[in-house]
Amino acid sequence: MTTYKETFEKWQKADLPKDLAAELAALPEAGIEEAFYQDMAFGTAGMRGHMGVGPNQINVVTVAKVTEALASYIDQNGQTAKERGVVIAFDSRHHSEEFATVASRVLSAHGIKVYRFSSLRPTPELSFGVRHLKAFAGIMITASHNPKEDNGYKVYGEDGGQMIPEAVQAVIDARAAIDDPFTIEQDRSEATVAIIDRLVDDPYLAEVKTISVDQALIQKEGAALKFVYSPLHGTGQYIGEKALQQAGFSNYTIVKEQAELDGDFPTVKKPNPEDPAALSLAIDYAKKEAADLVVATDPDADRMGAAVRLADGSYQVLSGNQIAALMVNYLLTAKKKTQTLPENGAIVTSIVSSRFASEIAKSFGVSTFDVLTGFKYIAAMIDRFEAKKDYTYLFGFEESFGYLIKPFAHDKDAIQALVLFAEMAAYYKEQGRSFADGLDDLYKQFGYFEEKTIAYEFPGVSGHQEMADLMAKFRNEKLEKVADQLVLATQDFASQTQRDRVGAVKKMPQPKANVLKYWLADGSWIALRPSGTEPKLKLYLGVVADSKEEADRKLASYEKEMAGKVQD
Ligand SMILES: O=P([O-])(O)O[C@H]1O[C@H](COP(=O)(O)O)[C@@H](O)[C@H](O)[C@H]1O
Ligand SMILES: [Mg+2]
Repeated sequence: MTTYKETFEKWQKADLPKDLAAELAALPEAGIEEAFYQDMAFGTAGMRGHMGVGPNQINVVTVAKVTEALASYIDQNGQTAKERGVVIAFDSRHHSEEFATVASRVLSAHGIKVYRFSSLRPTPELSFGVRHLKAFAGIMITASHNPKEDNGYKVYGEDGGQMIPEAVQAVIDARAAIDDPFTIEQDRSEATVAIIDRLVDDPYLAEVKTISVDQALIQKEGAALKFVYSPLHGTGQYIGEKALQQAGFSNYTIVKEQAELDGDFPTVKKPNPEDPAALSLAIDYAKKEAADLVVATDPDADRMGAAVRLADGSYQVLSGNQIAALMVNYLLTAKKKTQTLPENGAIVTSIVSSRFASEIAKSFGVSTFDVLTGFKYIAAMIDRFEAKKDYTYLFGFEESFGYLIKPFAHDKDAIQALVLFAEMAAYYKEQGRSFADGLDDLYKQFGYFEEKTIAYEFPGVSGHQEMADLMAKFRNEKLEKVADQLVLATQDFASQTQRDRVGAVKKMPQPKANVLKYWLADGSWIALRPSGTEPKLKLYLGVVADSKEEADRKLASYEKEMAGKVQD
């Protein structure tokens, strides 16, 4: 094993680009281990981390190295794979375009066909592009909604879904075999590179057009519905607006400041719909115009957040779980009405998402499949349905504001979500009601579902270990009770087992993952897992009760007890 000091010395001797060389020279002793102890790991959504010098940060060297590994994986798959090629897109972050260029040049040096956009595009469009062009793989340069210091590299397989761990392993193995990352050949002439732009924009937008369920409704209400859209300085800026226009919406305002493409994300702390503050500026706009709705897409436009106007003129920020539940209800109601609801319909969600949408789906005779965190697992399930023809995919979502309505993209798609959600607003408006009323109906029918995710930060090399220790502590402790509720079952996804109170053990279908989930006697659940995109431990709580007050009370008491255990 090479030590981090040896790796550091190699980088010192290498002929680095000026900015990286300067950064290396200025690196404080304390930062060396963190930046040099490993090659960046692949997590929930590809490789993601701080931009900076060293193999454990993202820079032109690490991008060249991982692309060289991807190229040799493609080489191994033969000439057809090389001809089918790779689609590359990038977002508005600092260095994103530069990293995309490095990736293009490395692939081109291998004689691999490359399809590139000349400017930024959303992640779901890249996913669609891979499928549409029948490419062999895809690369999206983005760190999604992470802080501005970060960037990342999402890798896609030929189905347009992010590569699942088994496929990624081949790339990681190839990367480990690269001795010298500094002399990787790059074809500066980009001989195999073609610019795609409208070649993919047009068919993607044509597919997005099919998301609208009720054209007549949009024609009637589309002009009256007033809403505010923010692309949060990112890729939704162009395609998002096009999608809204072609769907028939005209009475919207774009948050001007946030339509400026800017990797500093100057108007927000984090460009993350999970943070209600990310919607603040858009809500200010909405208040001025008494708009019905606020929608925002994250910088790579795969997540969508929303806030809705209440009767008193204030705005309620919805959770990803609530948005998904409303969408499921809307889509399935429409299908039932038009008698197009298949008998084998299914929705797919993650093990840390609410049961709210599943309960709604169940009332329509639609099944729910639960997969691990990571939209790639939802994409893999879609492929499974298509191969086995046993279920018809109707919807997929994650609590973290990701939804996929139609699988022409195989990743969460905030552009699709934008169009559908605006239509849903028109639907409520036509009835003289609001989203809040709609949610209330569903709560009355299915129970008051409430969820909360708390993320604890554990930065650096030691943070990694601390999270591992905490997970081990929970595994040893074997929780019997949380507040006043018995733990009826404990699921440990690392050993793929579910254990009940009397010790009976059941095997679980999901692949191995470092996640613990507890099911309480009242139907509530609690899950714990280290994030795979940021150095954080996530605690998820999901409760269900007969009233909002009861749900609030439960959530608060479980949170208090679990937070105490995490922090003590
Ligand atoms: O960041 P995005 O929008 O690409 O989203 C990525 O990260 C989310 C959070 O993952 P984690 O809890 O491991 O941080 C996942 O739910 C999602 O599937 C993945 O694509
Ligand atoms: Mg994103």
